[in-house]
Amino acid sequence: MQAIETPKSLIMLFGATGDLAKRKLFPSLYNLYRKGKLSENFAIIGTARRDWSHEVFRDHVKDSVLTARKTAEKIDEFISHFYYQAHDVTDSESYIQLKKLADDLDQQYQLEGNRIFYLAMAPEYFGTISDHLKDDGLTNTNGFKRLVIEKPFGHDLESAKALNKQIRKSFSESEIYRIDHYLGKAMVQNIEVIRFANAIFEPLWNNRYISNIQITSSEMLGVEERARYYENSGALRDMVQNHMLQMVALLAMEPPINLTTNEIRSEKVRALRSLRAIEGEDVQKYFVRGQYGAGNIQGEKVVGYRDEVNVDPQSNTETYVAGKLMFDNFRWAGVPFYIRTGKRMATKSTKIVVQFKDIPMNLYYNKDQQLNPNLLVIHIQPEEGITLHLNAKKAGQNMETTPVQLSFASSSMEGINTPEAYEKLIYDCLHGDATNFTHWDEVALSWNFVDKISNVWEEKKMEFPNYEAGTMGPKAADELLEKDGFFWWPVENLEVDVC
Ligand SMILES: NC(=O)C1=CN([C@@H]2O[C@H](COP(=O)(O)OP(=O)(O)OC[C@H]3O[C@@H](n4cnc5c(N)ncnc54)[C@H](OP(=O)(O)O)[C@@H]3O)[C@@H](O)[C@H]2O)C=CC1
Ligand SMILES: O=C1O[C@H](COP(=O)(O)O)[C@@H](O)[C@H](O)[C@H]1O
Repeated sequence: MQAIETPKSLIMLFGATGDLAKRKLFPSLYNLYRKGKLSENFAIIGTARRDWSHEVFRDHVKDSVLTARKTAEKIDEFISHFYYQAHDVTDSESYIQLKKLADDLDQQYQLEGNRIFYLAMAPEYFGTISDHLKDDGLTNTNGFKRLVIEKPFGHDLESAKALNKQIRKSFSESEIYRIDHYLGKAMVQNIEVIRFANAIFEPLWNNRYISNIQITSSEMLGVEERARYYENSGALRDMVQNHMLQMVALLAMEPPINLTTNEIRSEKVRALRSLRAIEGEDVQKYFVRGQYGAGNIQGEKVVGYRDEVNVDPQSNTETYVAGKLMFDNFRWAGVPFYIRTGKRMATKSTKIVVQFKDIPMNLYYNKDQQLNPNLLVIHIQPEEGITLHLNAKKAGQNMETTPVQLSFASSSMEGINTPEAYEKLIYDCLHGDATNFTHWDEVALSWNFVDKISNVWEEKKMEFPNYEAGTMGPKAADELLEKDGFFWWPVENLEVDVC
């Protein structure tokens, strides 16, 4: 199949000296360049307040790429496309200089006025930048204009609405690319394919055959240097409102009538609309929050959350959330979707476990030998693949059963690392494909769901810390499933073999 040519484009990166740009965006852009997935006609303007020259910026970009990959062919050619403009986003004057540089590069590289504005900055600036881009004429071009906006998109539904209203003054919904980097992960993108391209799964994908679905996204890292942001966010806003609910929506949605952006998004929206609201008294029944205390991570002692730099010693911020989600629709009535995510947990892992119902009567069942339920495990990270857990006959004369696993590890199969999520998302944006970005309706529905929980939590303080660093979270999260006769499938024991 012939590769589709990537359009010419100017990428204007706000927050170019920041952590996200250095760790993720420059290496991803370089990978696209190395693979020939960027047009030769591209230029990048980095902006931030510090007073750098083009050369200092280019060295910074080179350093970031070499940190990510050790060797980098054509790196000097790559960085020659980078330009820097010192710029305070709150200062109107500096947009005029930025426009001049953009117009010059447009001419020099024949970019046909195509512009991507990537806001890799603190969210309080998103609205101001968007206003200036229009008011100071940067969006006034003959080509396409696209706004890529990082998370968090608001702090709650009200602030998200206000932000959306503000950016919609300068960009239409189809020009806004709200990043959820989980949607760029290879195995998250694979959920739709696993479901809709396999005759063996879709007929079973409902409450007749599935008993529960579990999604775990555990991290070993603590809050690192992001306490100022995290103290006001917590795990519910940081992970559940976006990444976790996006995975839930992809698992729960109906098959779209085709694979266009609008159809996929509208099925996700329909799924989120049928998610049962958890509010008032129910929050305690359906949701568990936690905060890590001191503990051990891979043999190293780590401090508790309240002792981290820039964290309030009495902080009530949750670093862990587990929840039981129910869909009030025909397909999923009665099937719990359990989610859990947290920092300073025992392992770094994102996995989805689909547990199938036991068969009504099985010939091999006897008192001494309980069959394992069939599981479909989708390994999102660090390993990527799928495993189907089945029962088979043990070798020998007796009709004894043994669990067997059919595994597919995508990284070992393809023999290369799958592209970084940001690489895919930038590529999609260059091509005008917004499928793996979140539509405003999804954002609004997710905040609406999450706000009801945070409102209750904000009123009622918790006895924190309630889980030790290096564990899988508070005991109450296990009890959440035990009440329903289930347990969390241990993520460490569900590994897929990666060669
Ligand atoms: N880092 C990460 O892993 C992730 C980050 N994000 C999101 O990405 C965004 C950026 O995060 P991150 O890179 O970590 O943040 P950083 O604090 O590392 O970077 C912020 C950037 O903004 C610039 N800046 C700050 N104030 C101004 C100003 N008034 N005018 C112009 N530039 C300014 C800073 O440069 P200077 O000081 O030179 O002005 C710097 O380049 C945030 O929305 C965050 O939530 C999302 C997922 C992961
Ligand atoms: O968006 C975020 O995600 C990261 C986890 O991302 P992953 O790709 O490493 O799973 C999380 O650490 C961070 O707090 C959150 O803002």
